[in-house]
Amino acid sequence: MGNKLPWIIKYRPKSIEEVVDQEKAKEVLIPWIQKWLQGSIPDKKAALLWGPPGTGKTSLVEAIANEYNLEKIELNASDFRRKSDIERIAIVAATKKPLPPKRGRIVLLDEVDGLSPRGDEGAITAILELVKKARNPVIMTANDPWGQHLRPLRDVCLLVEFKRIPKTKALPYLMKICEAEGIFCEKEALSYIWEKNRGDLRACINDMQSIAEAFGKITLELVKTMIVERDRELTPWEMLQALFYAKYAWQAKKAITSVDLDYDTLFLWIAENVPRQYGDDPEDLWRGVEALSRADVYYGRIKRKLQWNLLPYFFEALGPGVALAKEKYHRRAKWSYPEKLVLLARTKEERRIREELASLLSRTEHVSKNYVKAELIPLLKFIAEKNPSYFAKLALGLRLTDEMIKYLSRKNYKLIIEYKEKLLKELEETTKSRKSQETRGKVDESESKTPLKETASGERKETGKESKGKKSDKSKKSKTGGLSLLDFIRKD
Ligand SMILES: Nc1ncnc2c1ncn2[C@@H]1O[C@H](COP(=O)(O)OP(=O)(O)OP(=O)(O)O)[C@@H](O)[C@H]1O
Repeated sequence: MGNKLPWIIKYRPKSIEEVVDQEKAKEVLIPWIQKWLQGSIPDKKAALLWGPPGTGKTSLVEAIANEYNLEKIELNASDFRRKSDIERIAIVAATKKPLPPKRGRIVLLDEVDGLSPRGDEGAITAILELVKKARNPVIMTANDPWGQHLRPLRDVCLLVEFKRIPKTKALPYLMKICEAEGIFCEKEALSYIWEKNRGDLRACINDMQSIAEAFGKITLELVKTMIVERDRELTPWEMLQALFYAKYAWQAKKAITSVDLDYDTLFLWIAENVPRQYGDDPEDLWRGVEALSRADVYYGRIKRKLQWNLLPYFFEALGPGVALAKEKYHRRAKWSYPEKLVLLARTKEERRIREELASLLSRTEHVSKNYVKAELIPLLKFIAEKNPSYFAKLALGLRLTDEMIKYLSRKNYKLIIEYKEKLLKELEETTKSRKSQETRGKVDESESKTPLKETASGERKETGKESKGKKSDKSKKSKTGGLSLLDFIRKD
């Protein structure tokens, strides 16, 4: 499953209609494009699509290019640093006609808000020049276009606002993806995903795919375990985006300090995705992993020796160290949840049962929980595998729940439950017959007080008598007849 296409690519809208919501944006942008296609040049030769991430800005441009059969020429934020690249695009935008069957061209400058107020003035001038010369529509995108340094760009652009995708529109769309993938999905789970991602469809789809790939289904319980609270500025996906595409150290540092993750989890997220992002270039990957290992060393020291004064070095290595490890532009990779978090969530239920088992047996056997985990649980597993009928007796005596039996027995589970049911029936019958004897006045009163103990262990009748003298101690012991579990097994 790991090599499958990211769903954000697989389900990228192919037509304008498939772009969910954003009706107002479409109403402004489409007539503007049509004007270009009819051969006239609109007053504003460029459009700036702005709004929150993952809401369809780039997707709409791609859908328009598809639908109107236009060649898309794209420049990413990381290319803006090179003025020569902008100039190269400018020439194409201004003059050349595309090869048939393409009808025309569209120039896309993605994420212009990645331009820095310090150092990228040259790039802004080059973009302005590009717009001036353009004979084709120029479209820019940005999350936040309101920086003072972007004012010259705003002035030459038609501003088109994109809004967060409302729940009513997002949920049916996300559900359709689950159906297409044949994944069981609870509606409340999607609702939770949407709320946590605040209407960012890219993040919603990424969350969905990661959970579906790890667990084969999307339930509210899983989603609550996997998606951390995100009260701060960035989701983990947004943090990865900001980190891997940071051009300056301050951007990288801002990315990792604006996400609501504890340091361990933050490290896991980045460590999981560095090989994915830089994997296509051994040198970038090597530098990225070097930075990670430095961060790990600092963090290890911080934790072991409480040297919190090393925290800035940890942040330096994990943020700028990782971000500036790249020397070339890398396309957005298929990022993923940290494997360790997936594993912990997958084994959460098992860990809970193991804990409950440890509490129960440590109480009844008067041993520590650690002893139960290290010695008794493996022993019980062994018995469950080798001697299911005997294990059924033990389970009954120890009052193990069915889920504990399942945890301990695995493939013999059904058989053991059958034995247990049979034993319980016998127990019931014995109790009944004893009661009827009692009413006939033939049974000793003291014997009738401990029916379960005698019958649970079946043939060991003397145990009832044995424990008669130590009543209070007896009540604390398990139903293995007042013996510890190990004694009981040894005796047998
Ligand atoms: N309105 C939408 N309709 C359908 N799919 C969407 C929409 N918005 C986002 N998506 C999904 O999220 C993915 C990313 O969307 P897109 O690149 O268009 O977002 P964006 O607004 O350009 O984000 P950014 O500002 O981060 O570049 C798409 O491939 C698509 O799967």
